Amino acid sequence: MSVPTDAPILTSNAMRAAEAACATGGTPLADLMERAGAAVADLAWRMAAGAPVLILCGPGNNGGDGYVAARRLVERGVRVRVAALAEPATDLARAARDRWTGPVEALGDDPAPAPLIVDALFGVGLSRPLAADLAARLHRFAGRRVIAVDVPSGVDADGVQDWAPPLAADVTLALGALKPAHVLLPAAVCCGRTLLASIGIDAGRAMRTLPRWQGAAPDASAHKFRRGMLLVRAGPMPGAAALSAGAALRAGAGYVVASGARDVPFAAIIAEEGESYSRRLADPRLGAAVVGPGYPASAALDRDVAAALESGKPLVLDAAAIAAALPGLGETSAILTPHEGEFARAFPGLTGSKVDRTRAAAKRAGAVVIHKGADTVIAAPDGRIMAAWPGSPWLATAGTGDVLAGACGAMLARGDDAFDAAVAAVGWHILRARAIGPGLVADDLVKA
Ligand SMILES: NC(=O)C1=CN([C@@H]2O[C@H](COP(=O)(O)OP(=O)(O)OC[C@H]3O[C@@H](n4cnc5c(N)ncnc54)[C@H](O)[C@@H]3O)[C@@H](O)[C@H]2O)[C@@H](O)CC1
Ligand SMILES: Nc1ncnc2c1ncn2[C@@H]1O[C@H](COP(=O)(O)OP(=O)(O)O)[C@@H](O)[C@H]1O
Ligand SMILES: [K+]
Repeated sequence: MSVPTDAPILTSNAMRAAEAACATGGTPLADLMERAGAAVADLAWRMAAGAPVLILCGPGNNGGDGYVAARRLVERGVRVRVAALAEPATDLARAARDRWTGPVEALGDDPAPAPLIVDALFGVGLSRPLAADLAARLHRFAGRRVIAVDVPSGVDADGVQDWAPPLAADVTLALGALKPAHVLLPAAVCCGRTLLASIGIDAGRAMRTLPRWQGAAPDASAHKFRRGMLLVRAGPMPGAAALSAGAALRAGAGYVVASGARDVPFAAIIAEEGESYSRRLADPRLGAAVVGPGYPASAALDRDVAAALESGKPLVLDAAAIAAALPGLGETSAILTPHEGEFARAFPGLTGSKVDRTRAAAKRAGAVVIHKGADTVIAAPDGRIMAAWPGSPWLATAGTGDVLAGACGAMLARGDDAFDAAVAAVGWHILRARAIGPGLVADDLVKA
C-alpha cells in the first residue's frame, strides 16, 4: 500500500469546483476525460503486459473514463472487452461511449472475467452504497488484478461513510488529485497502491499527503542549545517519559531534561527527580516542553499542565494532558497528539470524515492536532492539513505514541512552527518505523 508523497487531496465538491474552474479557464471537460482515460489506458497497458482486459463502465463520468481507456487500449493493440452496468447518463460519458466502436456486454449478464479488470463503475459521484446484487457480481472478479479508476467503486470518496467496496484494487489511479478515501480507513486499504494522474487540474492550496521526511544535518555552527532544549515531564509511569526524552534526542534535540524520570535510555538525558518543575520551565534556554506521556488524569497532572501553560513555552500535550490543557490553552503554541479515544473525549460532537473532524478540532483548540492512528491526520488552526497514510503497522504497539510526543517536542524546541514540527515528527516516526520493520518495539525507535 502506498500513496504519492506531497500530493494534493480534494474532496468530491472541491474536485468538481476545480474541474469547473478548468472548464472556465478554457479546457473543456471532455479534454479532462480524454486525459483521464489515456492515463488509465497507459497504466492498464503496462499492467496487462499483453493479456486481455475487461473494463467495467458505470453510467457516470467514471464510466466515461472507462470508454476512453477502452478506445485507447485498442489503439495500442490490446484485446479489450467492455461491460456496462447501464447506459451512459451524462453527456460526457455518452460522447465517450459513442467513440467506442467495439461491443458492449451487459454487466448484468455476468461477463467472463479477464486477467486484468478495470473498475470504472463509480467515482466521486456515488451517493449511496452499491446494491447487493451488483456487489455480488463484482465479488466474482475477486482474485483478478484490478485497476480502480479514481476510487474503488463503492467507497465514499470523501471518507465520511464507511461503505465497503466489493472489489479491492491492486492499483488505484486517482484523477486530478487524491481524494480523502485514498488516505483514510477503511477505504484506503482497498485502494492498494494509489497513483496520481494530474490531468491538468489546479488543486490550489489543498490538503496534501505527507512529504518524505528529510532530516537536514545541523548547521556547521550549531550548538546544543540552538538545536533545541526540551523538558519532558514524567508522571506515575516514568517509562513513557523516558521514551519521549530518548526519542527527542534521536529526533535532533540538543539538550533534554526528563523531570521526574528515573531510568532514562541515555546518560545524555538529564534526569531530575527532585528538581522543581516550574523552575525548569522558566529556563530561558528552554525551547519546548512535553506533558502527558505515562501521566493519567489526576490533580498532579492538572498542576503540571497549569505550570506548563503558565510558562508560555511551546507545548506538546499528549494523552490525558490534552483534555486537562484545553480550557486554558489560549494563545499557547501547542501540538496535541490524541489517538481516536482521546480525540473523542477531548473534542465531543464533531462529525464528518477524520479529515473534517481533525480540521474542526484544530480550529476549536487553536492548536495543531495530530489525530493518530493508522491513518494519521495533522491539522493546524489556520487550515493547513496533511494526511500521513500509510504509516507502518508495526507502530501499533505500546509506547510508540510516547516516542512521537518526544519527536514533536524536539522539532518544536528547535523553533519550528507547530504544524511544521508535527509534520516533521510524524515523518520521522514513520521513516524510523519502516527502517526497523518486523518485531518493532517502541524502545527500538529510540535505541536502534
Ligand atoms: N467531471 C469531470 O470533468 C471529470 C470527471 N472524471 C470522472 O468522473 C467521475 C465522476 O463522475 P460523475 O460525477 O458522473 O459520477 P460517477 O461516475 O462516480 O457516478 C455517478 C452516477 O452513478 C449513479 N449512482 C450514484 N450512486 C449509485 C449507486 N449506489 N448505485 C447505482 N448508481 C449510482 C448516479 O446517478 C450517476 O449516474 C470521477 O470520479 C472521474 O472518474 C474524469 O473524467 C475527469 C474529468
Ligand atoms: N496500524 C498502524 N499503522 C500505522 N501507525 C500506527 C498504527 N497503529 C498505531 N500507529 C501509530 O502508533 C502510535 C501509537 O500511539 P498511542 O496509541 O498513543 O500509543 P501509546 O500511548 O502506547 O504510546 C501513533 O503514532 C499511531 O499513529
Ligand atoms: K471506480
